[in-house]
Amino acid sequence: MKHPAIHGLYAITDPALIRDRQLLPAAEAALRGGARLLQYRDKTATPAQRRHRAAQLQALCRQHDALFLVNDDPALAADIDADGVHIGQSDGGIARARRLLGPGKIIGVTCHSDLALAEQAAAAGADYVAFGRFFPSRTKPLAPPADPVILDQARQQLTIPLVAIGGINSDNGGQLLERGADALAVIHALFSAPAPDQVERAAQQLSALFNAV
Ligand SMILES: Cc1ncc(COP(=O)(O)OP(=O)(O)O)c(N)n1
Ligand SMILES: Cc1nc(C(=O)O)sc1CCOP(=O)(O)O
Ligand SMILES: [Mg+2]
Repeated sequence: MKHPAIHGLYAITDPALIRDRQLLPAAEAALRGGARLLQYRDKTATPAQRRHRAAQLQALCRQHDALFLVNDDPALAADIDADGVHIGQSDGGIARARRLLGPGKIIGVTCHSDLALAEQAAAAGADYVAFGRFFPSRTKPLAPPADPVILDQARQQLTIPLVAIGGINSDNGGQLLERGADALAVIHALFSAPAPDQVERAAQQLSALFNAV
């Protein structure tokens, strides 16, 4: 079943680009600019800081009627009643995440450029699968590359939403939507902007891509 809300611009936070005090203003700017999903991705803060920030972001997303997901950490996602979690291939597995989160929550899974991984994830109960990286990424330059053709193949084999990630901006994202991506996950092209109004404008430009398909 395709989760109808997993669609549109998917903003992912990055502490290397957003200073602590800017996290909420930057996230709010992305949401005002049209982001429909927000992921808290932070591998450097302490557990207490991560819990505090994740709870603040969840509340913010509720105000904007957007979905909030936590990266890597289903226990934290469950603790703060997030809408879901995003896990990679080394983040503990779907069964554990589902046990921690319960049936109604969203579990997204990184599948790189591997259709078999995506089929397994869907069969194990993933709510979306993520493919990438499609373009050179400033945030994660060593992520394995993916050819956009994987989206055509996945669209034929899978019914759950497809998320595209990696080096996506308003110039190159449209081609991924034309190939069947449901959501575009973006870090640098959103949060490298130095001020909230510029983050908002970047989010508007990325969100506009969804009106053109
Ligand atoms: C939407 C989305 N897609 C892919 C990833 C990458 O997850 P993972 O492979 O676990 O890598 P890290 O983000 O943990 O470095 C993601 N976070 N979000
Ligand atoms: C976190 C992440 N995962 C990727 C993958 O391919 O699985 S690419 C990536 C970084 C995405 O950031 P940006 O929009 O700045 O390239
Ligand atoms: Mg991970």
